[in-house]
Amino acid sequence: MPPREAPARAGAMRLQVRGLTVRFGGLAALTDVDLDVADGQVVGLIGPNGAGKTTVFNAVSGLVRTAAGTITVAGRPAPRAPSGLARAGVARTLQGLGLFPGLSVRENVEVGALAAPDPGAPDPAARTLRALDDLGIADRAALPVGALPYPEQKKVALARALVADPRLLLLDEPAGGLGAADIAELDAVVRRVAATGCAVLLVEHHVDFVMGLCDRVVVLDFGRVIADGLPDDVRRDPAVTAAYLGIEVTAP
Ligand SMILES: Nc1ncnc2c1ncn2[C@@H]1O[C@H](COP(=O)(O)OP(=O)(O)OP(=O)(O)O)[C@@H](O)[C@H]1O
Repeated sequence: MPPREAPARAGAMRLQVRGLTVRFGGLAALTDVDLDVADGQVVGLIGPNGAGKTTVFNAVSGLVRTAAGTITVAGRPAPRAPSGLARAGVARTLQGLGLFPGLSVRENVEVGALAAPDPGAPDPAARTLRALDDLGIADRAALPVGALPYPEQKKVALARALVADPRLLLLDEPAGGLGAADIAELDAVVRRVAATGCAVLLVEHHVDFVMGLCDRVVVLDFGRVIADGLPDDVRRDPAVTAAYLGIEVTAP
């Protein structure tokens, strides 16, 4: 895949994080984190285990109390309640999928459609079918989601986020557990979503996927931003290589 070109129009700032600090008791999970994602941009958030990546997502989603800093979505303070976030156009996927195994594929995705009612949009059932179709799993709609192979369950989780037509999409390890063909498909889906103007922030351990897809990459280590820039510059940053201690972050 070629690197993504910059969006044709410089997108407005969708997510802006400034000075974000989160503590769990005596542990500083995040310290003074700054992060920007513009409309149409794909930003990767990487870092070793425990660096604070998921905590950033949880702070943006109102799931953890922040000790300091500001989080704005489209220039306004990020809503803290799920309904407010949905109205602000924020959707996320979870590391653990978070699907309801007893419900059908269609019902799982409809949960996302109902969470973000938009009077101008088609009804939830139609939106659900469109989202499943976009990801090539419309023929799975009636099956219990637990009966699907893992890569298809990941597509269902993604469809549940996309069905709300988000303006800010938070993807938590979307490539985790996927093989090369599924990752290539995922890469194409994320590019397509960003091309509609949606801002995408993705947490991922699969460094090659991140470097190939993202417009910018932010690296966290021990809760602090140690690099923020173009993928090629981040790859070459000695602080990043040191943080990964032996994990290959350079181009093959
Ligand atoms: N609810 C919590 N209570 C206490 N400590 C927490 C909590 N959530 C996260 N932490 C701690 O905060 C730090 C950052 O965790 P976080 O899950 O954000 O890291 P991460 O970069 O997403 O890691 P991974 O790549 O392993 O998912 C870790 O030290 C973790 O143990």
